[in-house]
Amino acid sequence: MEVTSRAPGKIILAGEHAVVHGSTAVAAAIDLYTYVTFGFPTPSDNDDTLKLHLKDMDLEFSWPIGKIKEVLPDLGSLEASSPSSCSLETIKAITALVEEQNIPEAKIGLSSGVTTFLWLYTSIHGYKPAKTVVTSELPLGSGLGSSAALCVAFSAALLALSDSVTLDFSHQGWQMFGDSELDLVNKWAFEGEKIIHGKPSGIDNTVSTYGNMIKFRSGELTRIKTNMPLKMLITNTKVGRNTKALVAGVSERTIRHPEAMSSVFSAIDSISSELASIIQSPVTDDLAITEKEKKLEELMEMNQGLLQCMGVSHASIETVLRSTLKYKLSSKLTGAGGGGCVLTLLPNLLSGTVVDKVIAELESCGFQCLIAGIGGRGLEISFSGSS
Ligand SMILES: Nc1ncnc2c1ncn2[C@@H]1O[C@H](COP(=O)(O)OP(=O)(O)OP(=O)(O)O)[C@@H](O)[C@H]1O
Ligand SMILES: C[C@@](O)(CCO)CC(=O)[O-]
Ligand SMILES: [Mg+2]
Repeated sequence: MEVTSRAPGKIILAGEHAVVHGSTAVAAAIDLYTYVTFGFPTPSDNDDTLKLHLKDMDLEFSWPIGKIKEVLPDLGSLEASSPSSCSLETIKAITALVEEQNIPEAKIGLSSGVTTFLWLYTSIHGYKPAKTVVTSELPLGSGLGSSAALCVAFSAALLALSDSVTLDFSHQGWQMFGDSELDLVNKWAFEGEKIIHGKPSGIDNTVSTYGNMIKFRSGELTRIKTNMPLKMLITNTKVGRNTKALVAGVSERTIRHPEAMSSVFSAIDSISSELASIIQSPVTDDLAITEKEKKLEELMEMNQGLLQCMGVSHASIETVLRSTLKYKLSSKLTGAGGGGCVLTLLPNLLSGTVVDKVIAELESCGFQCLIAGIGGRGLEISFSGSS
């Protein structure tokens, strides 16, 4: 039997970075997914290796189980039902296993994802041969939560074939985990995110696990029910960046200027809370929607200004802001910034012609635009093959 999990990416409407320092942030799942297919070989396959295939990247890895046992002797006894953190020593040992696989220099950024896989796999299943295949609709390292979607999809697929969860294997098609299983997946995914991000707030894995739209503060989520149509243009500047380095940069700035940064974080907390209450308050007519959109646009602009203040904007992001402003549209970076993706609010009454013009202008700068469905499904799994 094989299991496939799919976990969505996300956009952050307000509060990225500040959320790492205890402020409120608002995030929504998007309908672009990372898929993980996982299964054990049958005895007749005579296979004693752990395999990982990153299909879109055209990379296949294989480790003899004996080697994993030798390098990571302490991981076989961990409990899948109680997630634990990966120690620095273990990360070092796993890094050696990953380095042996000689990932090409141009794809070396993937090694933290591979390290995370080895950690989650051995922590949940110990030393068993298995095969895992990953595909993704998300651009990697662009602010749309590819690392969290990967960690959630890995954790879910691995847990689905463990003794720690009870599932209906005969169910056809996609099914959801129950609440306690979702909590377990989310905890393991957070441990995985720590390996990729250093110091994540947990917002990305949480919104990928539970889906919809959430308000998040100090590890606590509140579900948000949208009461207005919300359409966002996502522009990928295609400028590569790394969330771990950007988060560390903001922390260093905070150490240098604690009081000023604390005011920035507190302003962002207010922006996120106001944005969440606007989205949730009932609307009666188009005029009310337009008024709300104006407020949201202003809040997005204010949030962008404060992100610039934290040092996480980028020339490419500023180009998107200028281009969209020509059409009186407001934008902000989403995710960790430093390049990556920018959100532009598309008001309800905006004509299709204007949207086409903005997209044409942004794409003529070499950027890539997409309009994703927001606030949709979280993690789901599907079983195939006989047991
Ligand atoms: N499909 C995947 N296959 C392998 N590794 C992946 C995959 N998706 C994400 N990763 C890992 O996650 C890293 C990107 O994570 P990073 O946190 O920097 O960006 P992001 O999650 O896309 O953006 P943000 O954190 O701002 O939302 C990649 O370099 C890689 O190590
Ligand atoms: C930059 C950040 O706030 C969001 C990345 O999507 C990091 C985090 O919260 O873990
Ligand atoms: Mg990430």
